[in-house]
Amino acid sequence: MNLPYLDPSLLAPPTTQTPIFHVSRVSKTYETASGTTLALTGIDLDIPPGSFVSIVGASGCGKSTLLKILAGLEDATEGVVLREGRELDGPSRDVSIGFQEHVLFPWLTIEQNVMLPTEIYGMPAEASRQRVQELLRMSGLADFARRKPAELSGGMKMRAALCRALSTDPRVLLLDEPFGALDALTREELSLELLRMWEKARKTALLITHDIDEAVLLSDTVVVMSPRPGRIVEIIPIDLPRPRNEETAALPRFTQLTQHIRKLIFSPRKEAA
Ligand SMILES: Nc1ncnc2c1ncn2[C@@H]1O[C@H](COP(=O)(O)OP(=O)(O)OP(=O)(O)O)[C@@H](O)[C@H]1O
Repeated sequence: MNLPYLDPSLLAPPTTQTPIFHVSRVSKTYETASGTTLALTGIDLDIPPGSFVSIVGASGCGKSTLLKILAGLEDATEGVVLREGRELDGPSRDVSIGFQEHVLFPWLTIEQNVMLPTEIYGMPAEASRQRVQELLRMSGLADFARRKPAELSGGMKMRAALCRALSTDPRVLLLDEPFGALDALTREELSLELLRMWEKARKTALLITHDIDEAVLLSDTVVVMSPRPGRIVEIIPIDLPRPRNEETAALPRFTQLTQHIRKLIFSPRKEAA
């Protein structure tokens, strides 16, 4: 029987203090023909509105699984996941996802690709077009709006994919290794660009990355995970001043934080930051 008075959304009405995501004792088990995988266990995490959170950890520690659960694309096997105080009920226009494989449709122009989510969600066309123009302008793609993806560099395609993720004006941006396929220079350039875009827009952002420096430079909080089964080793507040830029990486505190995270990943035990 469905008892509405037990609905967690009624126990936690949304307020400005309500986390964008509240994750409590979440575990995820995959059952496949080849066996059972405990991908996540005992995950507790609160993501405050407007914050930038990165998740780092060795391959297979369940980072993508956690992101898919937050996106409403996978169900947790156990535990509670609330978005702004309400139980998740699938994907939402308020939560955009950007993947490493940015999958721009090759037969559409950059502008059409970026507009697509606004059309899928039936958003007003003129306001969406203006927003898309502004996003393309902000990311230096205005002159390429009518080009096809094949005519753009890898970095430009990634920018277009970021614009597309922002086109519905989501409250949350989930990014799964968005710069993974790019060369080191483009990657650094784009992560600084993402930092500038985020500092302007202040969307809640959750980034999965293998790059510890990138995680520390961008984030308010870095979540370090360990594999088999995936669990959180430590949640590290990044107490570096904002706004941040290339020079932030030269601060002694930056090195201290990145070294601490490296130690946690390569020998996952408590280290004092
Ligand atoms: N759809 C699925 N079916 C079965 N097992 C899965 C599925 N998705 C993930 N897994 C398993 O769950 C575990 C966590 O995978 P996940 O992709 O979340 O890790 P990850 O930390 O994102 O890895 P990577 O950094 O390599 O992308 C792995 O052991 C993986 O094999």
